[in-house]
Amino acid sequence: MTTPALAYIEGGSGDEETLRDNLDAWRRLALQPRVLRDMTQVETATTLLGTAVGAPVGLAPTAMHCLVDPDGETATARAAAETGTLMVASQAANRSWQDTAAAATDVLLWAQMYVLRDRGLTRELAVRAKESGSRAIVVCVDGVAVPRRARLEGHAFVPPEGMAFPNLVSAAAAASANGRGVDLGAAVSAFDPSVTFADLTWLKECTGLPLVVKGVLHPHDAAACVDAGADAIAVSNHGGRQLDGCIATADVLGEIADAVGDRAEVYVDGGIRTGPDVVKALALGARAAFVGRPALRALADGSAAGLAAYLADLREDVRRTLAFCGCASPAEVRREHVRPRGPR
Ligand SMILES: Cc1cc2nc3c(=O)[nH]c(=O)nc-3n(C[C@H](O)[C@H](O)[C@H](O)COP(=O)(O)O)c2cc1C
Ligand SMILES: CCCCC(=O)C(=O)O
Repeated sequence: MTTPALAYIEGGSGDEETLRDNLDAWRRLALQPRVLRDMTQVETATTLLGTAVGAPVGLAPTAMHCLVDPDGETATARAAAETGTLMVASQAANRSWQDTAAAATDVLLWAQMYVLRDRGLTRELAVRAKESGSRAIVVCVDGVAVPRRARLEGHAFVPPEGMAFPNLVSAAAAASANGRGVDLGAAVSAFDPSVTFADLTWLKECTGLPLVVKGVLHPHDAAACVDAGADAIAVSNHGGRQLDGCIATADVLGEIADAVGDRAEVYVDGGIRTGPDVVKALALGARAAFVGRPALRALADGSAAGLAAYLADLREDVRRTLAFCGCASPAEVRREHVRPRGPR
């Protein structure tokens, strides 16, 4: 991997305060286990908007998997399918949603997209995602300005020449240019900063698929998204890559879960690294936690097999943590299992 590619993947925006705090915030929480509850059988499986998954852990959408593996998102999809993991495939992927879904049998796929200035193209892409087999649309709503990326000296990352972005162009453009030649800067400027809650209702109607809103950090916004038709809220600050200095996801997850109640599912990403992190997220009210950078590292190190091994290991860590906490399944995790860590 090139130095700029590594800086792009690992880095965050501004002073990387939020990037660091995402990790620290999970450390500021402590699990409080219950004992003597017969932990012979501990189940990690759950459902996410009705899709059965092997663990309450998913792959967050991340751009350009060809930066880390020549097969790109199709390698990711093979690892996800092998381990029963839900994969959220980015609009800025180098492989189309269709090719990603076709990479293995039983790929559990959700497509992540932005609302574009061109609503006709937005609708076309959402429909294409559905026809590719995506079981939900994940709309990312934290892309209304261009962040300054510290490790890239404030500049946007420039992808390698000829890199394909098939989910960012119309079917006609993709057919004529094989999806190549899309400038990432142009793609980002295609995201519509005028997007509001009413667009959620519209986007959901485009496909009828369940809608997940990703990038929510305030309980009132979460409630308004649900009022507008969202089926799930993904609490996320984009891995500290958008607004630097904003709140860590672990610090706001509980309030958002309380605001949403049982009207929608709640997920979280940002700094999730271990089984205990995942179980802390469940205790605060998330139905699942998603990982970004760790999955890219595993893919870079060992391709699909490396990613599958990483996901299997993380699931085992979740199982072990559930057992130690006295929970025989994710559904048994309660708010009482987590509390602020005491002073050091
Ligand atoms: C290299 C990279 C690319 C990303 N690309 C996207 C993207 O295309 N769409 C999106 O919604 N989020 C994107 N994200 C944000 C992730 O979905 C997720 O919010 C974040 O990575 C979670 O934090 P973590 O890396 O600490 O696990 C990206 C993150 C990284 C690290
Ligand atoms: C169209 C580029 C999206 C990539 C992204 O979301 C990120 O680098 O965080």
